[in-house]
Amino acid sequence: MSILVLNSGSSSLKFAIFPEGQEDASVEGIAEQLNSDAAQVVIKRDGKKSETALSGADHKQALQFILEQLPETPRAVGHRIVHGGEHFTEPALVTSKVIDEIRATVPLAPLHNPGSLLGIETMVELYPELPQVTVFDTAFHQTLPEFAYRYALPEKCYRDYSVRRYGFHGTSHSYVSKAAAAELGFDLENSRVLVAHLGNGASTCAVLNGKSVDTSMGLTPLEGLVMGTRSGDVDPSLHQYLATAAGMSLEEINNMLNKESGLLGLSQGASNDMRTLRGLASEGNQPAALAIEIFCYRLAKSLAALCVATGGLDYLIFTGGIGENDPAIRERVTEKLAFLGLEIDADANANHGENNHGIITTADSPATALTICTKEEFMIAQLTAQTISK
Ligand SMILES: Nc1ncnc2c1ncn2[C@@H]1O[C@H](COP(=O)(O)OP(=O)(O)O)[C@@H](O)[C@H]1O
Ligand SMILES: CC(=O)OP(=O)(O)O
Ligand SMILES: [Mg+2]
Repeated sequence: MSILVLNSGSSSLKFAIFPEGQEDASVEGIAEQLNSDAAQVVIKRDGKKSETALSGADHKQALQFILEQLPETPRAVGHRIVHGGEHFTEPALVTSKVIDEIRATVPLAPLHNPGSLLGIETMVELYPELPQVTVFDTAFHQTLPEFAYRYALPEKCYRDYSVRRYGFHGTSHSYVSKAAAAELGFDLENSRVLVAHLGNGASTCAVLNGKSVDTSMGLTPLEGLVMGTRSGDVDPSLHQYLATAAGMSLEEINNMLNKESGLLGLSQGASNDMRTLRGLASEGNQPAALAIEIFCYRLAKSLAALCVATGGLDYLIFTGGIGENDPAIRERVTEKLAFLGLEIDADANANHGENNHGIITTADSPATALTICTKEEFMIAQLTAQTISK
């Protein structure tokens, strides 16, 4: 029997089905541009892609369509939930109380959690008898010490409004640090590891002796690194300044920081995709080249800062679409961090390009950098199976 994993966004729904005990999905895909004329479902099965137009479809219609395509009704459903607040430190079996708790975190993650709630509620409505489990991006970071998770704000912000740093991509940071230890045979419980998860959203994490002790994202997934369309860190006075100088509303500024900034904004709207930017930069496009330079500089700065949390570096792991597939980004960042004892092996790095993984530093390098393919969906399937059998 299989496990269905859902990752619901506001207008998209990623899914993957994992047959029992298998690390690779047998069927996976995405329903995108939901609630618009362009809504469609793309399904990948046996390496073959098929696209079906579902004009005007909402989450419910998309889910119904997806479930009809599956070879069997799954044994359970695992939902990726981006924000679990302080309440969730581990996966939870879905109950009405759990749904209420997730609803309470919507103000903290207005871009992510409403879509997840919609996914859960739709599945509960369509398949009330199926056990469902929520797996939280924030859970792995609940081990951050207070001095790392508190902002320097008056106490009431934390006490009354839960304003603190939470951190995200925890399922990925946790998985790749364990996978690296298993692959290279080192003792995770006694190591200083940094992870750079570089996908559309991107974050770094300091994993000390197996536990997350600091991370670049904060109250929301906007803090930290330069991302595909997100700005990452900016001066907190920016809102006030732009409201006055440009007459922008809070909503407009928030939208700009989340959807029009990052690589997309810096490249003057050219692309949020590193592959496209690399192509443009190689043709001499200056904004694309600058976007890549700022991405790498800010990433290296974040990783160096996290060494304060770990007290030094044993292993640096690159993961996510960019981390796994872009040797040039890895090389630039690793070179900027040479003072931490990272000595890049240019050939090994180049050969660990497309969807491969392995060590990218020399045999003599005091610290080791490597790539590991993240398996967030598989982890969610595994955690779902464990939770329902408890
Ligand atoms: N071959 C590649 N070279 C450089 N960047 C890549 C490559 N393949 C994918 N990417 C980058 O990875 C990003 C998607 O990463 P992924 O981890 O799949 O995203 P998500 O956060 O949506 O799960 C793309 O936007 C693109 O920038
Ligand atoms: C938390 C987050 O940024 O998620 P994603 O990378 O899926 O956008
Ligand atoms: Mg991903």
